[in-house]
Order: sequence, then C-alpha cells, then structure tokens
Amino acid sequence: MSSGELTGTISDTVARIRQEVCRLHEQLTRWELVTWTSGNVSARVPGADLMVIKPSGVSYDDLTPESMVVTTLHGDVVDGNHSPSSDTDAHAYVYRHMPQVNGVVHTHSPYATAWAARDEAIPCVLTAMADEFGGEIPVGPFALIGGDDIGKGIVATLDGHRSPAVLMRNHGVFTIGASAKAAVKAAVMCEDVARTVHIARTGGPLVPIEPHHIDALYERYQGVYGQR
Ligand SMILES: O=C(CO)[C@@H](O)[C@H](O)COP(=O)(O)O
Repeated sequence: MSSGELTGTISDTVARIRQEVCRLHEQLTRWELVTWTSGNVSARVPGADLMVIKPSGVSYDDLTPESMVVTTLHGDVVDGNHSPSSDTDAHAYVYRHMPQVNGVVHTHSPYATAWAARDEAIPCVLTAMADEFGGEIPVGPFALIGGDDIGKGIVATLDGHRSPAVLMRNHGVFTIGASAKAAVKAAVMCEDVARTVHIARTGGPLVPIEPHHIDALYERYQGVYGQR
C-alpha cells in the first residue's frame, strides 16, 4: 500500500484515529511529560494492520491530524507527508507482539526518567500505584533508538506484568493501553507516582504495601472504580 491508497471504511477510521492521536499529544504538554519534541503517542488502527503515530521532531504546537503518519505494523509509511517518529519501530513491535494493546506512549517525564537513569524500579508504596500499576513499575533494558530493540525490551518486561508502564534504562517511559488514551493516562500516573515516591524517600524509608492489599486495590480500581 502506498500513500493515498487508503479508501472506504479504513480511510474514515484512519481520519478518526489521526484526530485522536493528534489531540492526545496535548496531554503530554499539559502534564509536563515532555521537553521540546521528546515524546510520542500512537494508536493501532482497528480492523487493519496499521498504526498512526506522531511525525518526528515536529513541535507539539504545530501538530495537526494531517501531520500524523500512518504506518504498517513494521513501521513502513503508507500515508502521510512527514517522517514518522524515531520510535516508530518500537511502537510497531509492541503492536505486533501484544494484540491487546491499542495505544503506546513514550515520554521523558523527569521524575520517572530519573528512576530509569538509576536502573531502579519504582516500588509499590502508594495506593495509587497499586490501583493503576498493580505493583512496582519495572525497569527495561538499555536499547539504542531505532530498530526493534526498544520494542523487544518493552514486550519482554511488560508481558505477564500488570504494570502498563516500563522505565527503559537510561532513556525514559513507555506505556501501553487498551486505548491510546489509557496509555496516556498511564504515562501521567507514572510521572505522578515517580515524583511522590522520590519525595517520600528523601524524608525516610519507604513502607511497602502488602501483596494481598495491592491485589485488592488493583481489583477494585480496575473493576469497580468510576462509572461502569
Ligand atoms: O527518546 C528519543 C530521543 O532521545 C525520542 O523518543 C525522541 O525524543 C522523540 O522523537 P520523535 O518522536 O520526535 O522522533
């Protein structure tokens, strides 16, 4: 498939996902998760082996639905006038290997990235962490940018883990979700708990939550909390 060949239902779906992905980038700046152009959101296109991702190195203020890039799940551009994010291969690898994932986010949010720089998982010492992450937020391996290595590290770390966030060592945060919005939420929550746990540790030892309490909190938040 080449640029401009998206037709019919897929074309309408892609137009909707372009808008969604573009708008979700506003949340990265709103919550101060990114500096300059250093983060990205993507979403899987339902019903097709495609994804929509941010263009590389374009200011968040200048992003438009039209500037989003449509690629295959191997990172090949099929629609768009810009080069896709440098993390395209990482996002694509996640979509290929985690069929339940429909959204991926990358940030360099400062407190969470500081934990990644120390190669240190964030321990589960807050009810908000148990709620959203179901335990610690793990660290993934160091990987160079471009190619499949970041994606392999994300999948190897998060597969079978309840956390939708991984701190990629010496790099930053990658989150996954059943939707792109859910992945953005996980990125927001990840930075929030990274900051609080960091501050807590400067005042004294951290107090872990017992595993059975983590389970109870996670089940309540994931199954009961909010509007059903
Ligand atoms: O982590 C990095 C670079 O260190 C990348 O994730 C970029 O900061 C984001 O780049 P684009 O999405 O604009 O290509």
